[in-house]
Amino acid sequence: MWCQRLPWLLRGRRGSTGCRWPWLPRGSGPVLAVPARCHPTAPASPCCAWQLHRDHLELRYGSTVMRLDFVWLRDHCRSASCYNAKTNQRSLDTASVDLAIQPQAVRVDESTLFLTWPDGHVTRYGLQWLARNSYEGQKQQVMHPRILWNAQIYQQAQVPSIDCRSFLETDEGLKEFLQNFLLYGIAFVENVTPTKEDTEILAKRISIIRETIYGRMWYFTSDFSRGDTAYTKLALDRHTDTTYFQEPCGIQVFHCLKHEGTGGRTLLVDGFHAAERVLRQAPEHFELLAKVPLKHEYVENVGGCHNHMIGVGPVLNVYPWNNELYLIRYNNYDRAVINTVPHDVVRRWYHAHRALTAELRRPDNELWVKLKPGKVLFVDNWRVLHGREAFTGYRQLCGCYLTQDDVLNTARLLGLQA
Ligand SMILES: C[N+](C)(C)CCCC[C@H](N)C(=O)O
Ligand SMILES: O=C(O)CCC(=O)C(=O)O
Ligand SMILES: [Fe+2]
Repeated sequence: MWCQRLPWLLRGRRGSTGCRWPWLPRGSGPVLAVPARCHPTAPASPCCAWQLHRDHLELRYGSTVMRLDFVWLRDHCRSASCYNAKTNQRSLDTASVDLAIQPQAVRVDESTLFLTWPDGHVTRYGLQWLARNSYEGQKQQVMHPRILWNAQIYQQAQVPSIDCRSFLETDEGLKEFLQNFLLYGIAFVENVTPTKEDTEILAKRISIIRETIYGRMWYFTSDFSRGDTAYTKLALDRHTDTTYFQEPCGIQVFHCLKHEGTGGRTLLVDGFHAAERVLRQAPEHFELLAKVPLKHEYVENVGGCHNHMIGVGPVLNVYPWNNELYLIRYNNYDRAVINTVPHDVVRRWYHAHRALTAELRRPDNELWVKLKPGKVLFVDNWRVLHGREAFTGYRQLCGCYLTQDDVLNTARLLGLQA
């Protein structure tokens, strides 16, 4: 029955606390304080204590109480025979671990947990490693530190554009650019030669270019050479691109090479800021937008271009363990027929979509910029919506899409949390 298989769709009452996951046992409640018969470690580390349960070890370290499953503890063993420290890959065959395994002996000193398994194998874990890597530790952290913004917050932060040479030639310039990009979801490079070739060199500095049906590096103007409103002079309301891909493009690069005419300003809106406000005001709306799967579609039959793309996913995508947003898919032009949920859910979804749209359209959330030759804009297409004002005259933009994985890879290699 519908309501039993999808309990989350029925729990959208006001006052509910946002997304909870149906497979977690109900009333699992807060973790109890470690009882008196626990094993305190040496007096040197009064902040650590542990207790064995039937299938897991409960370990208190500082203020974190971790519940570590025995199979998990065996599986993550970092000994030389279980884990290759050169390749950072597991060598242990997880399928060979007895799912009923229990340690034969457990010992904890001030920095390390020691487990001896029935076959005599010894596993050691640094307590700090466990505190960082356990579920309880992860739940307290965000994956991606961000500053959510409206126009005023962004403008007051006075985030600088990075000079092209510093971006291309120094790690500091690149790192500063990426830090801004990670925090705000947009970043600018200035003093770029206004050509497609120079724009491509910038893109390649941070990522692999994602080739799509629009090509690798694209040029576009209002010539309707492709069957999409982007290729006209019309205004485009805020949206994210390529919602009709199973994995929407991660980053969009825009460089305006020429504009002789009026209008054509670019609109930028922080989608996560808007979604966060919906979560605070009406968590049931947020939950629906995060759970109802939708299709987006691109059907093109213009000139020699024939394409039919379909992407499926909810408007809001969150990490299930901490409810943190990582992707918004919002494009009212490209949204396909809704046929993935029954009528009563459709009605509630339209209410939720309206609430999000109202936030996205608040004038104080709108950042308007005029793109000029020489100034390249990078937009996190998983977070920040873009749009444009109608324009007159000849206007030519070039740019490309990048993959999220590769940009984050570059950021991590520079020591940034991404
Ligand atoms: C950027 N470029 C002009 C190449 C493509 C535009 C794609 C437009 C499409 N409606 C979408 O939102 O995905
Ligand atoms: O013309 C513009 O400024 C942007 C058009 C657009 O939304 C796009 O190319 O993705
Ligand atoms: Fe777009």
